[in-house]
This record gives sequence, C-alpha cells and structure tokens, in this order.
Amino acid sequence: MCGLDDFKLTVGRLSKLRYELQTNKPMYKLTDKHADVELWNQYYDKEKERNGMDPCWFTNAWLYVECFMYRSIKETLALSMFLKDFDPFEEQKRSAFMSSQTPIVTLANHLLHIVSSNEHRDADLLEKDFRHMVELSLWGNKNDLSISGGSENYQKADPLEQLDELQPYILVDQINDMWRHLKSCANRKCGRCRIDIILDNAGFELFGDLCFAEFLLRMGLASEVHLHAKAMPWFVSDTTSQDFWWTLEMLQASNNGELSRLGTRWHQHIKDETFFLKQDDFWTLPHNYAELRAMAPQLYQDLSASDLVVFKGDLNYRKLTGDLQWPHTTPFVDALQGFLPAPLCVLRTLKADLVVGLQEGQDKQAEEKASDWMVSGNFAVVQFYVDRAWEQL
Ligand SMILES: O=P(O)(O)OC[C@@]1(O)O[C@H](CO)[C@@H](O)[C@@H]1O
Ligand SMILES: [Mn+2]
Repeated sequence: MCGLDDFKLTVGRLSKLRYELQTNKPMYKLTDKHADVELWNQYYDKEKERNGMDPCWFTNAWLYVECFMYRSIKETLALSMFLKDFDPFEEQKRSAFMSSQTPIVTLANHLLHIVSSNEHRDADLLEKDFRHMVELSLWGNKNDLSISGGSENYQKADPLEQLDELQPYILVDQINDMWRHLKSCANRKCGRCRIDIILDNAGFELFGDLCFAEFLLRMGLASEVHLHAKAMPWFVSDTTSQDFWWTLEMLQASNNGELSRLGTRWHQHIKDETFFLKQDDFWTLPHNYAELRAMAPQLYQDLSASDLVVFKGDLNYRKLTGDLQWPHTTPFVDALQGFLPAPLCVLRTLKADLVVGLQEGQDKQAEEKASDWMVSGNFAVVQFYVDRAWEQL
C-alpha cells in the first residue's frame, strides 16, 4: 500500500471513531499488537458483565471512556503501515514548549541562582526555596492541552511573580509535611534518597518538574530521581519518552546559556544514573491505582523502593482516588483505598469534579469565590501521606 492510501485509510478510521463516540455507539475490543491489549479487553468484559451490555461511549464511567479514546487513537495509528509511531499531539506539545520560552528562562535563572548560592546554610531559607520549587511544579499543571481541547494553553505570566497571589488557591497545603519528611529521610540516609515523579504534561510543566528534581539533588535531599513517562500519546499533552528526549535536546541546543547548561546537565544525569527515565503500560490503562499492585506487581515493587513518589496532575489524582464522588472532607489516605507503595504526595490543579481532604466548609468558601472552582485549574491541592511505619525504617 502506498503512503497516501495508508493515510486515507487511517483518517477514515479516525472519522469512524469520532462518529461512534459522538453517537454513543458501543466501544470495542482492541486488536493491535501492543502488550496491554489483553488487559484492556479484560476490562471491557468486566464492564460488560457488570452492566449486562457492551460498554458505550456516553454511558460508561468517564475515566474509562476517556482513557479508551486515547488508546483507540493509538490503535488506529498502530494498525496503519506508515503512521505506527506517529504522535498526533507532537506539534501542539512542541509549540507549547516553544511559546513558554520566557517563563522557562525565568525559572532556569531562578533555579541556577538558588542552587549556586551559599546561603542555604540558613535552614529557613532552604525551606522557603523548597516551597517555591514545589509551588512552581504544582502550578505548571495549569498548562495542559486536554482541558483546552488541544488549543493553545501555555504559561504566559512570570511564574515566580505569581506564586504569592496564587497561595490562597492552594486548598490543601502539606508542603511543610513533605519538607519534614524529606529532611528526615536525608538525615537518616545521608542524602541517599530516591524520589519518583509520575510525570504529567510536557512543556512548561515538565520543565518545572525537572527543575524541582534538580533542586532536590543539589540541596542533598535526593541522590536519584526516577521520572515516569507515558508509553504512548496520552491526554494530548502528557509526556512520552520521546517528548522527554526532545525537551532535553532543545534545552541543550538553546542559545540561552542557562537552558543549554541545564540540558547538558540533565543528559549527564541520565548517563550517570542520577536521573532514570521509565515508562510502563500501567500508566495508560484505565485502572485505578488501588489496582496497581495486582495489575503491575513489578512496577509496584519498583515504586516501593522510593522515599517519596510525587504524582503530578489531575488525571493521576482521579486514578489515585478511583475518580469517585467522595465527600470532600474524606481523609486523603482513605480515598487511596490501600494504595501505599511508599510515602506519596500529589501536586494537582483541580480540573475534574472530585476532591478530598478539605476542611468542613472549605468547599462552600471556594464555591463562593468561583463557581467553577473544581474544574478551572485555578485551585490546587498539595497532599501528602506517610505511614508511621515508614518513618521508622
Ligand atoms: O492530568 P492533567 O493534565 O492535569 O489533566 C487532564 C485533564 O485536563 O484531562 C481531563 C479532561 O479531558 C481531566 O481529567 C483533566 O482536566
Ligand atoms: Mn495531562
């Protein structure tokens, strides 16, 4: 088959997918060669058994349906001859990165300034800088391309100047608890701590996450950082391994000295195994994280070796909490339903209508401030949990 025919066939399949989705047709079983096919098809059978009918686009759970849409796009491409590895969102991701150059440079300057100053013998200053780096990584999550339906959504304002005014929008702020945990880990293990980041969006968010990782390394709070990327194009802007490498290449090739230094440094971190880039099919399944241990035992075991697992973003939050309508005052740990491979935290801006761990009445106050507080990405939570037993290890 020639390229043009292959292209036409693929576009036809995508149009069919769109039509079926828009008209609530039944979903279907996957047939491509990817290793996750059986797990998806088992999920389909379970849903069918539960509801007594084939899963349909409008009637099944939002999380499942939404994940399946991205997986179906992947299948359509996988079944083609010439577009197997094509990332349909690549252009948007790259353009969002390019458009965020000014705030990226601001953030790079800030990071390089704080890691090269000697002032951190003052513990209070180190703690303040830690807070800022966490907040920068947190608010980077505002910039995702799936909430904007794929249209331009990139960091425009100066990220540092915004931090103070954004503070009141952090509904749950457990940054101090994270700080105490990391300090005590670093003391106990002489700085030999492992941090994992379950990445979310590429572009400014990924850059902020890498800066946070670099800060932890340079301040002696971590000795290795494991970065978990998606195994396929996902929710438009999520970071794939390809996006990660492209970002490092772009930074290294930048004519801005600071960006270029960071790009070179992060390549070196990979070579000397300070950074680890990982991907696992589990992150692109529709399952809740309470099922991770049973579904992906090796991944669970790997995460268990971490001193802190940082989950970025809204989709991770939905999967951590099972995407359920919890009362808003439900303790965070209860919503995790036993998923506790290691100490963990979430850095998430709210884009879906669920949240836990709020104080009584906090939801009403947020609602008075903005009726779309749960879905606008303008409010956030930083939630942390460590089991007592881990603290004593
Ligand atoms: O995980 P992220 O990037 O923070 O957000 C993903 C997201 O934009 O996608 C879905 C809407 O399509 C929602 O779950 C959420 O708002
Ligand atoms: Mn995302």
